[in-house]
Amino acid sequence: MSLASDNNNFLQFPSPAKLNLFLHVVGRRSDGYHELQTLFQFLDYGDTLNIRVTKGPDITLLTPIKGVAAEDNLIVKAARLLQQQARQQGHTDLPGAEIKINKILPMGGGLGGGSSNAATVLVALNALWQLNLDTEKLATLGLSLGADVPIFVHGFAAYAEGVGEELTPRNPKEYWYLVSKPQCSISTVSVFTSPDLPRDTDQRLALNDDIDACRNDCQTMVIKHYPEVAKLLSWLLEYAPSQMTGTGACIFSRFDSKAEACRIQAQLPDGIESFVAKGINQSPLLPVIEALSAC
Ligand SMILES: C[C@](O)(CO)[C@H](O)COP(=O)(O)OP(=O)(O)OC[C@H]1O[C@@H](n2ccc(N)nc2=O)[C@H](O)[C@@H]1O
Ligand SMILES: Nc1ncnc2c1ncn2[C@@H]1O[C@H](COP(=O)(O)OP(=O)(O)OP(=O)(O)O)[C@@H](O)[C@H]1O
Repeated sequence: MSLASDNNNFLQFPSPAKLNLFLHVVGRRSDGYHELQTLFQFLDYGDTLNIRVTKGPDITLLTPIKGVAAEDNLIVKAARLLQQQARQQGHTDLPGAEIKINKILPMGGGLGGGSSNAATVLVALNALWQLNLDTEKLATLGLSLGADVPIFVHGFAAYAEGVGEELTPRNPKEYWYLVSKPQCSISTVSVFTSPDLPRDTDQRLALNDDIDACRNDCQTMVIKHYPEVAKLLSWLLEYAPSQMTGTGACIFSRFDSKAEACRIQAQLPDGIESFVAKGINQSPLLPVIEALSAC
């Protein structure tokens, strides 16, 4: 595969979405974080980051994201964290980076957009700055930015335990999905702090081979508090198996063909944001990094 670049020496890196094909909450740690069992798969749909290495050490995000201050942006935080790590390892005269993002993933949708952006920055700058940190180290760094970062760093579909960082590769079937966003945004913290969230799912449930017997433990509680999610989910269930991803609000509906997914998309109620994408077991970021390393 060849590397895509524009005329100004920015290289292009994909930052895909993830789905939680199931999500079980099996416990709560003393620090408040929840122990999960989840099956992650990527989508062939996501944001694109354009990155150019600069001589000085500054990290500049040239395309701010509305509502997110630069210092809070996971893109900038990931780049600075990597610089800090490199300095600790004795690298001096570190270069910097200019970064542009083409953001198409809805924020706060359960698709892991911010975590994916952070992972793409860690993996891409590790290669561009020739730091040679291994994947495990990048995933550990990423975990301090968000529980979903490690899966994007590793780049393979996986069954996850812990807070989502203990990964075992899996190959779930690569269906087509219609992903629809109810007209509301749900904060991950509000779901995980809700007294209504079940936190004691039997750990054995995730270990059988029947994905369809699994579920999203956040869904019942979200439906109760967000009528927009309840309404859209019941509409979608008339057409296809459908479930929430992450802590919502997005719902994914499963189809055997792109044509069928597009046919239902065309009938969605007015005002519902949506896209059709294929579930994929390898992140599109991996071949780009391989091509870069081969240069
Ligand atoms: C729901 C999932 O998307 C499933 O993949 C993730 O667990 C959430 O991952 P994330 O968005 O990267 O979440 P983080 O930014 O790490 O955490 C946001 C907040 O969610 C809560 N949180 C998150 C993950 C987890 N296993 N238990 C939690 O209780 C914590 O209150 C935390 O402060
Ligand atoms: N680069 C970024 N892209 C998106 N959100 C970001 C970014 N940097 C910081 N954020 C913050 O993170 C919040 C969550 O964004 P994100 O799109 O990752 O949510 P999500 O899809 O629900 O994630 P998850 O499934 O991991 O819970 C946003 O509301 C925003 O305030």
